[in-house]
Formats: sequence, structure tokens, C-alpha cells
Amino acid sequence: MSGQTMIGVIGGSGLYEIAGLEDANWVDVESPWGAPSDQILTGSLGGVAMAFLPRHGRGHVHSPTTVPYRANIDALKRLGVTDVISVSACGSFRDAMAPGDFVVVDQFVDRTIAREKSFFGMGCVAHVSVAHPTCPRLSDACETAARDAGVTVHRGGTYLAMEGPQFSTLAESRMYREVWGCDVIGMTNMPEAKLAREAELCYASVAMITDYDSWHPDHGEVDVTQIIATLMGNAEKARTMVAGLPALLGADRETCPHGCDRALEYAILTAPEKRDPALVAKLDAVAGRMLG
Ligand SMILES: CSC[C@H]1O[C@H](OP(=O)(O)O)[C@H](O)[C@@H]1O
Ligand SMILES: Nc1ncnc2[nH]cnc12
Repeated sequence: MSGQTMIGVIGGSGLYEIAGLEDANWVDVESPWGAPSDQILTGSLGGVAMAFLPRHGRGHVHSPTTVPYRANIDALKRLGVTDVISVSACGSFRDAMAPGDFVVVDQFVDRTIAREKSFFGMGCVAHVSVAHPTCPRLSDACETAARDAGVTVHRGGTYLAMEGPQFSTLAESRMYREVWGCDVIGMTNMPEAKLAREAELCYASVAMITDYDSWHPDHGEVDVTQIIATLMGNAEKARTMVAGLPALLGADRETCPHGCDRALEYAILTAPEKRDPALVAKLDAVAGRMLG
């Protein structure tokens, strides 16, 4: 839908705040889907409204399993966010995708098993397509902003979302890389990307490479101390990338050429008279456009 852009950044491990917002304010956002991971930092940058949410909460409170993904996406939508940029720490399955590089992810394999994955369900059933789970327009902006920030960027890659919190076994790591053809691994982008699509939000994912998972013969197993050290450098690069996004996206927003903002158009199957009023009420922000 055309209107005003509001950029929502979901900061992953190592990215718990962003600096430089005008009129910066941490605000509480109430959601019928529970409490978001933390307060949300709102403000503006270069005349464009921005919101920042630390995915694990400040102080890293939530594990990948307990992140309240539905509340987070609902809260961002409720605030008026139109474009969500996920920034995440990831392991790499490719020699060429080295620690310190960024990958603008465009596909996912979802191996998570213990999370609520949809806003919809009994009383209001919907099926959206996630064949192309990220928005190419928003991904273009992330790629350009990251390159302008001096980062080595890889455009396109498949992100394996694992449940965690333990890292992969060697056999899993080899299978994801050699058999499944995945490029990076993390624990959080699913169901986040699916929920953003249900909420008709454009979503782009920037994977900040911190390690080679456990498959690499020259690098041994994943070491969280090493990850944190790489993260410290990555977080600064991520902040520079984020600072470049407003100029690229602009304050006035056209309808998404890829249809992200119309994902629910033909998705809701439950007949109006059969819908559960309580669920419909909870869907006011996510699907109010379709449910009236
Ligand atoms: C710090 S290593 C594992 C941890 O880092 C990633 O978090 P995020 O995706 O939020 O950046 C990974 O998914 C794990 O949660
Ligand atoms: N190797 C890895 N596996 C899963 N999540 C990660 N986050 C950072 N590195 C990771």
C-alpha cells in the first residue's frame, strides 16, 4: 500500500541498540500476542520513521526458542512499520562467505520445531505463499547500504533455520551444506519471515557471518567466544548499513511491486460467518485490512 515508510529493524545477537535516531524513545507496545522481546526504540533518521527491536531483548534474555516472534511482528505492524530488516548472526557453509561478510538471504529451510508459526488457526484459517519469503526491493536497499558501509556482501543465499540452542552436529552441518545446498545457518529467521509475510510486511534478512559452523576442516567446531568477537565488528558494520537505509528507501512508499503488502488478499479461507470473533479481534493489526 502506498503511504509513509517506517523501517523496522530487528537486531539479532550483538545488536541490541542503534545510535543516531532523532527523537529517540524506547516505547512499550502492547500486543494481543503477548509481550514483545523488549521495548521498541522509535525515532527517525533522515526524515524517515524508524523502529528498532532487539530480538533477544537488551541483555540477551530470550533464547531462539523463546523469542516471542508473533508479538514482535504484531508490535512492529501496530507501530506502523512497513519494511522489516532482520539482522542476524549466522554460521557459513561456504568458503567464500567468510566471517565478517554479510549475506542478503533470499531463501530459507525451516527446521524449527518448537515455535508458534502462524497468526492464523482455528476460527480464521489463512494460507499465504512464502515461495519467495524476502522482498527483492528491500533486499536491494540492504545490499546497497551494506556495500556503501564497506562490507563484503553476497546477494542471495539459503538460510537453514535450526531450533537450537545447541549448535549443529558435524553430520547435520555436512548434510545442510552438501546435501541440502544451504549457505548459512542461524536459529531465528523462522518463523519470523513467515509471520512478516502473514502481516503483509516487506521483509529482508541480512546474515552477518560469524563462523564456519562445524563442517570446515580448517576451523573446527563453533566457539561462542569467537562468535562474540566477530559479532563486535559486525555490529558496527550493521549500524552503518542501517544508517544508509532511509536515503535508499525514502519517506514516501509506493505499493510493493512484489506484492508483500497484499499477501493476504486471497489467503483467508474461513467464511465470515464461521470466523472466531476473539481471533479476529487479535488479528486487528496483522489482518485488519482484510478482516475489516
Ligand atoms: C550468539 S550465537 C547463536 C545465536 O546467534 C544468532 O542469533 P540472531 O539470529 O538473533 O542474530 C543465532 O540465531 C542464535 O540465536
Ligand atoms: N554456526 C551457527 N549455527 C547457528 N546459529 C548461529 N549463529 C551464529 N553462528 C551460528
